[in-house]
Amino acid sequence: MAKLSVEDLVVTYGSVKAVRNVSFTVEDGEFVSLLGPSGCGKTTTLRCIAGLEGSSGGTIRIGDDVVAADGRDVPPEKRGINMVFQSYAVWPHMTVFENVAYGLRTRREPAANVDAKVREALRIVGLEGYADRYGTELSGGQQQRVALARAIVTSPRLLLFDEPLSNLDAGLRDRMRYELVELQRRLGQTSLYVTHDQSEAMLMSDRIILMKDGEMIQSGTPQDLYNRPATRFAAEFIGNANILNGVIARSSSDGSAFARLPGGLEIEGQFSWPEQMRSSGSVLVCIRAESIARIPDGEGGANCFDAEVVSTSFLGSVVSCMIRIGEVTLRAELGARRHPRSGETIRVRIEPDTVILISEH
Ligand SMILES: Nc1ncnc2c1ncn2[C@@H]1O[C@H](COP(=O)(O)OP(=O)(O)OP(=O)(O)O)[C@@H](O)[C@H]1O
Repeated sequence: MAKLSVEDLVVTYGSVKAVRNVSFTVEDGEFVSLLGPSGCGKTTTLRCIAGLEGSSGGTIRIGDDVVAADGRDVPPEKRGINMVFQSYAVWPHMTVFENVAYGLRTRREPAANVDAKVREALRIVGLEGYADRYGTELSGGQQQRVALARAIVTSPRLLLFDEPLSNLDAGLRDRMRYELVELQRRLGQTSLYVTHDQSEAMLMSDRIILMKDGEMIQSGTPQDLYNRPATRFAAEFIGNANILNGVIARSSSDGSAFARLPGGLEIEGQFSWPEQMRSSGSVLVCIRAESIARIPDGEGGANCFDAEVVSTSFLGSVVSCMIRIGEVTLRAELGARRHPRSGETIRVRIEPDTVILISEH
């Protein structure tokens, strides 16, 4: 296993700058995701690390080895990495055993070693009884496990994943997320994972690197990105928040402030980044649907309001509602036990420390 470090990576295709000065590290044994919308440059970044794509600038190190810098590129097979793709790329004319053994055989490992390592890899991914099956005789989930076994059998220094679960149906994808992360933790395998699915990145990663238009927007733990989004884009992309334009009405030195929303409604929130603290001017107010709670009628305190229920959708554990507080309309997720009805007036509280204030320059 080894640490990955990417410094100032730049990739240009003609006049398109696909990756702009991206820098990050993945520590030994860490699971990091590159997250962002389609076209933000995450696959290009991953392919540069794999050596499948040339970079226009920057340095990539795996362990102590510089594998890309100043136009010098170590070929993919010499980087000590393996990659798992969205298409499973399992060879249909080979058995599961042969598929997994391939990388070891090209290294000319002794037959006894190959046998032991392949069987161990198949055991790890839960395919012990499948060694003699052909690729065509496997389900999508089983093929993806073969691809995983093939990737771990050679004990790479770094595993790269390019949207590996996208082709699986929703139920299996969900199960595989847990399996994959459990396997990664057990093996302590340094891993970089590309996805456009924020819930996948949240669930699996030690750290997330959020990208947009070829740039890194923010990086941190899933909790950091959820609780302390640095920009409107981060707040919208992670966790789907209500974002409103407001003006600072009052503030205090501890980072809390009252923002005035359209119609004059004042709401208390927190600047999550000290360098963004303002005592006046415009501000984005980020209110998560799940941080709006229904409280008994008449209850008072900070950020307690009467709200009109505009519409409701029953989602099982919660009811997704549109509510109106004065002139402000918000999406709220309320407990399903006391099912709110359209047209009803309810009392809600929005905890001040869950209201995130973001200043955009
Ligand atoms: N070979 C290429 N030639 C020209 N432009 C390219 C090439 N490969 C990628 N691009 C462009 O570079 C940008 C980044 O592409 P990339 O595939 O890295 O994005 P992505 O975030 O992985 O998107 P997706 O999730 O859709 O795969 C896009 O604007 C894309 O059109």
